[in-house]
Amino acid sequence: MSEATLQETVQSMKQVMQEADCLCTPEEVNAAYDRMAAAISERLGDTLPLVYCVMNGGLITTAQLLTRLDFPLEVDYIHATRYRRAVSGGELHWRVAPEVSMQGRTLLIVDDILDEGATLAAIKDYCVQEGAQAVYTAVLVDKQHNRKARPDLQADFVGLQVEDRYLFGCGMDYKGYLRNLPGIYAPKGL
Ligand SMILES: O=P(O)(O)OC[C@H]1O[C@H](OP(=O)(O)OP(=O)(O)O)[C@H](O)[C@@H]1O
Ligand SMILES: Nc1nc2[nH]cnc2c(=O)[nH]1
Repeated sequence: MSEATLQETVQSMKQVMQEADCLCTPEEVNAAYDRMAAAISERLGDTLPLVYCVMNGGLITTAQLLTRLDFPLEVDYIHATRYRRAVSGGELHWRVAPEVSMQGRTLLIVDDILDEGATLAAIKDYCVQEGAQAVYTAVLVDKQHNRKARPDLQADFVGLQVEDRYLFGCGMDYKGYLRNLPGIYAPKGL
């Protein structure tokens, strides 16, 4: 990337941040992590779960939850993407499939968002097929609309219900950037 393009990107991302609507403050998000971690601990505390972070978006939610869980567990990651830097989803593309054996294990799949749900559905199906004993899912955000790929598939642990806009922050990107922001935002007009 040339210096000029880099500076243009910095400026345009700063503008997106400035103009964005804040849908959930960092405090609201932290309270959601606390609630999710308490529910996960109660349900999975004695199961020695294998926690899968769905990269890249699941990185922050996974880390925030992990530091709130004080029971034995194992961590690994899956890298599957349907959006790549776009704002609408396509085919699921596996970049890194799981390596630790799932046979007979209780899994917790952690992602940032359940939007149309195709990503989580495909990952869950894969894990069941690979012999997992039980597959739980946790998402920070469940987006509210009626376009769910499988309306019956709901996440077991949900942090926040958020309106139907394109979101960024808390692991969710805007054109590859801004995943790092601690609140949840929607760009102006999207
Ligand atoms: O419910 P869905 O409509 O399937 O969308 C949810 C998925 O979309 C995002 O991933 P993305 O494919 O953008 O990759 P990323 O994790 O690298 O951002 C997000 O992290 C979820 O994994
Ligand atoms: N960044 C981001 N990624 C998504 N993947 C599915 N929905 C969304 C969304 O609203 N924002």
